[in-house]
Amino acid sequence: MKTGYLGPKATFTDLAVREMFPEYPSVAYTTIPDCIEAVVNEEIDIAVVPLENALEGSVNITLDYLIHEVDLPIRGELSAPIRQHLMVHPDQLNNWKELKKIYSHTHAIAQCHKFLHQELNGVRAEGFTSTAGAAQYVAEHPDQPIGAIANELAAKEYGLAIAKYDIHDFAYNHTRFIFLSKQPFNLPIKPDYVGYKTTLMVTLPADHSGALHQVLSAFAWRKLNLIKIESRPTKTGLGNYFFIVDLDTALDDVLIPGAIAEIEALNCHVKVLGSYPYYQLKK
Ligand SMILES: O=C(O)C(=O)Cc1ccccc1
Repeated sequence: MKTGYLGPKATFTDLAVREMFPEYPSVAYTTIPDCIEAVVNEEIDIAVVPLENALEGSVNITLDYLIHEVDLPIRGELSAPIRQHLMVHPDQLNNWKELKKIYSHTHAIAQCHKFLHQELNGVRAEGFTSTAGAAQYVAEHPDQPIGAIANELAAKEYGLAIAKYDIHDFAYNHTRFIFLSKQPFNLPIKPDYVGYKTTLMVTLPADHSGALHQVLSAFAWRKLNLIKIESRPTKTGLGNYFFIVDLDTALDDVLIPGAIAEIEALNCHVKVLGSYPYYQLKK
């Protein structure tokens, strides 16, 4: 088995891979779509990609790719704590309050807005392919007054000095990473295992009043617990949406199929994006 992740080495996604699949070789990709396509093309068996951050919300590129571009089930999920640190080349360490530009993944920048505004006078922040990619770039430009937001492993990997630890704006900062593959595979037995989730994509008929209410009722009277609902544009016109629904239970033979049949009878379309075990790292 081979895994793929958003690289380079020492991204948060790499940390998730190391946590879940320490025994498999892994391949770094520059973008999330590249990583997902690598499963489709069978370069790798499992793609590990970020899906949602507690502070910044969904990683839309992942969600949209799953909805529009590929037909790969979600096989598992890891929710992991995220600590963002400001790091610089060691030559710039005395100068970190005067940095001119900060690089990182856009999600990481968004998690640290308050810090950048208050402590670095609203310094310019520029999106990079990943946090570790930004750290690598900063390491390669030692003479420039620039910094990166990334994790501790990235600082170590690329030889940067941490100027300020834990710069994310809210203490509870977790990200959900999902595992995508063509074939089912065994997930490790770990104390961080919490339970099963099922993720559905529901498409409503156009302009049908009360349709969403009726969809939600199909779950409610069966006591199927929704843990997330989110809309994403269908990209066919302003105002057209898919609803992505997470249930806190495994796909069974009765309740979820019953809810799906009821929803389809309302002229909605339902696709199961996955029914999968999830793991939660506390620290
Ligand atoms: O850029 C990374 O390190 C990633 O793995 C994506 C990401 C960015 C911010 C929080 C969690 C994951």
